[in-house]
Amino acid sequence: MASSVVSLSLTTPLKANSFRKYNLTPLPSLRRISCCSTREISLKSRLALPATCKQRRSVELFTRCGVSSNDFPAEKEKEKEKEKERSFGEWVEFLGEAVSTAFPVWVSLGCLLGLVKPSAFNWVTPDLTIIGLTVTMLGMGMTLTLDDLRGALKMPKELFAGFLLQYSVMPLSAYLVSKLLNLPSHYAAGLILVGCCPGGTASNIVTYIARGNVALSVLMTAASTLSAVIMTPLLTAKLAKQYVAVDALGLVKSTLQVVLLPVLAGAFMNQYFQRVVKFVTPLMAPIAVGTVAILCGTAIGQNASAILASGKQVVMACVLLHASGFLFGYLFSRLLRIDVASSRTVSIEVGMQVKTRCLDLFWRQSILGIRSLQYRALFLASVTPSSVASWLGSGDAVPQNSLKTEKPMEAEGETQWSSLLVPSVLEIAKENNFTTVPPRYLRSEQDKTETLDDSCLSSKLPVIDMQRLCSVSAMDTTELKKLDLACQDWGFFQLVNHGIDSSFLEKLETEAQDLFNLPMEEKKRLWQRSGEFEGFGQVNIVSEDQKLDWGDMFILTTQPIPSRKPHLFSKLPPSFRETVETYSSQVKSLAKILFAKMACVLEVEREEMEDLFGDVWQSIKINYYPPCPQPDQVIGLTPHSDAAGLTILLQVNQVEGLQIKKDNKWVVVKPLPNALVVNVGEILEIITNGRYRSIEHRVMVNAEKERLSVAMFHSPGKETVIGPAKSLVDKHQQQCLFKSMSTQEFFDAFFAQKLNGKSHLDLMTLDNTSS
Ligand SMILES: O=C(O)CCC(=O)C(=O)O
Ligand SMILES: [Fe+2]
Repeated sequence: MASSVVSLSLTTPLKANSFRKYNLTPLPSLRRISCCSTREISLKSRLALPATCKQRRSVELFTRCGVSSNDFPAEKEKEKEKEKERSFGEWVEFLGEAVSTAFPVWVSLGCLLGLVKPSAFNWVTPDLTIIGLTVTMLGMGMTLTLDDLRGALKMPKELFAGFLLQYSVMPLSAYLVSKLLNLPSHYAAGLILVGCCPGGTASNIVTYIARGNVALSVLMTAASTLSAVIMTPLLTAKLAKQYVAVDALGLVKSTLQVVLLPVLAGAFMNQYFQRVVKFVTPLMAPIAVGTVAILCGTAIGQNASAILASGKQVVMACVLLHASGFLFGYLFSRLLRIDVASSRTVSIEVGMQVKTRCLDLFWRQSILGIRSLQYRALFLASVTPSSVASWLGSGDAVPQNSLKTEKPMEAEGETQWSSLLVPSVLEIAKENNFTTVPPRYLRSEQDKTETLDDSCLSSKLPVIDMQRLCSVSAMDTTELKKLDLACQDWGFFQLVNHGIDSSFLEKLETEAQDLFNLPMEEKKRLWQRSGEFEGFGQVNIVSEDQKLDWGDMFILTTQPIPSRKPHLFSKLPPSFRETVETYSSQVKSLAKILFAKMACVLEVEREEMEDLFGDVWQSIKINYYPPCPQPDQVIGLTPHSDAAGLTILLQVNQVEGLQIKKDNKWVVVKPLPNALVVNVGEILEIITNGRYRSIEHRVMVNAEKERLSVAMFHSPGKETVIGPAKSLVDKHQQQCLFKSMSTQEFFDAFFAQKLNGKSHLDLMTLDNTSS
């Protein structure tokens, strides 16, 4: 074929190698021409092409050597006919073109939606993400042949330039931007960390969409990712003075899984199964565009609050970093006399960092106790500019979150209940030679005062026998009265003979322990999502300066069943999930009996109590307090009172730690074998108009032994209005001490403040002097 200048009509991106292969010279600007150009292909030029090229999916070529279809009237007629009967396949192709041409629009919409309505992406599971990326990479592979990949391997100058620029332009840009903007050291460290990460899947997709050299991009990603094992720690240590370990095996595995294998499979299919390829190709570009837009939206959605909170400075830093990567990646490549398509590829590869990897590193940082919020903010912001600067698309953050098949009833309140991300105490405690506690966990003397352990009072904590309570007759109401007094005087009691099998409790204990001992990789799948409080994580951490508790927690909504988070439940170890199911229903029954008994002794109408707690909202919170070398310098759980109606707590391995405030002294709740600790929460205090008291309590930690507890909180449904029980106030002609509001409003107010003593309930108190 003559090496005449041709313009190319592509339905999927084409690479410089293809041109070489067919001895064609690409025009500088490889704009995709709409599929109607297929009709313009002159017979002459078609016939002039090698057979493989003609068969090659929809990569169609037409010459502009002074001959066009217009020069053949008969053909023109035929083309007109054809236009009338555009086949289904052509329509698909046409729509695919339209969708992918508007790529920047879709990505921007995805980002915007993620920012304003993060829940719109709740359905995006990690599995779906992997599928989306794999299909996309497979589609890209289908635009290549094995020869193309071989060809790209024969471009050492481009590959080497990509590698060099990747690890020079971005880290240096990050360093200079942080100096230019005078970023605080933690922001600067985060920015440099982002700058030292390798390119990733997203850069391949964007190269594909931006009509760069996909084969080169894939090989560059592979090269930079594999070398990240050395380069990322080296550069971060040099520039940020912080050494960041890199999971070498994980990097190799994910590069193979999501990049190399699908691309090789696609190229293989293109070489040997052209019919199939031809059939599916028109769908691949829109799938790629959709995947990128959805992943951008998801990444931004998961972290919308952090992005909004992270401030202009961080966003500006990231915009500058990426812009510099794209610009200098392109300029230096051109200076090295690399062709336009390959320079564009290098620019994309350099400017786009792999967000999954940044996230991984970020996790590691947070585990090591480095101020993690800033990394998070930086990670997030690093996604933003690349998507908002639309022509290039965005990062490939694999979301930690996933499927939510039912509308969560807590959708509105959750954002306010969410917490800043903090390190896992267990991971800190696991570190070798761990002897001193990070400063953020050290409490002031004031925090630790009144530590009087009054063992005399401790032994007086009421013990209620459930069997006796249930068998009260009109004649013998001793246990009922004991319950009433316990709730009034102590707000706490131990419950024995509750009917839950001791061997089942042992199973729960072991499995709860196993849950916390899962490898970090597994635990990450169960971590809190931004804007939510369920999963591993913390609640009520509202500032970076706030002191932290020496404990980890895992929270799940267990009842009503439709409000469970399927993405968390489905990922629980199966046996533990079953145990939680059983325990949840057993404890729910106990709670309902206790509510009924309380109604009876309080003379609250049974129906009123039923209305309040009939559709009980139950959640499980597993607390894990690792041993601490300085136990008297830390607090396992800050003094607080529970917001719920009733808490039923299992002190797992009989290790002491729970203390309650009685007469201004901290009293230890000594674990009794097979007993459950029950305490009145603030909602019950409100409902009983202050007769039952929600008592402040806290947890201290042990030097040698870890401690675990499983708390089950029981509250009315979120829409239920809570306030002093009408039948109670009417009967005793009492004044209402508390306002009425929905449970949702109550919790919103509760989480709006720090978990701090009882100050919250004061907000709910009515000022009766003025009424
Ligand atoms: O760990 C404990 O014993 C108490 C836990 C607790 O008070 C809570 O989770 O609210
Ligand atoms: Fe509590």
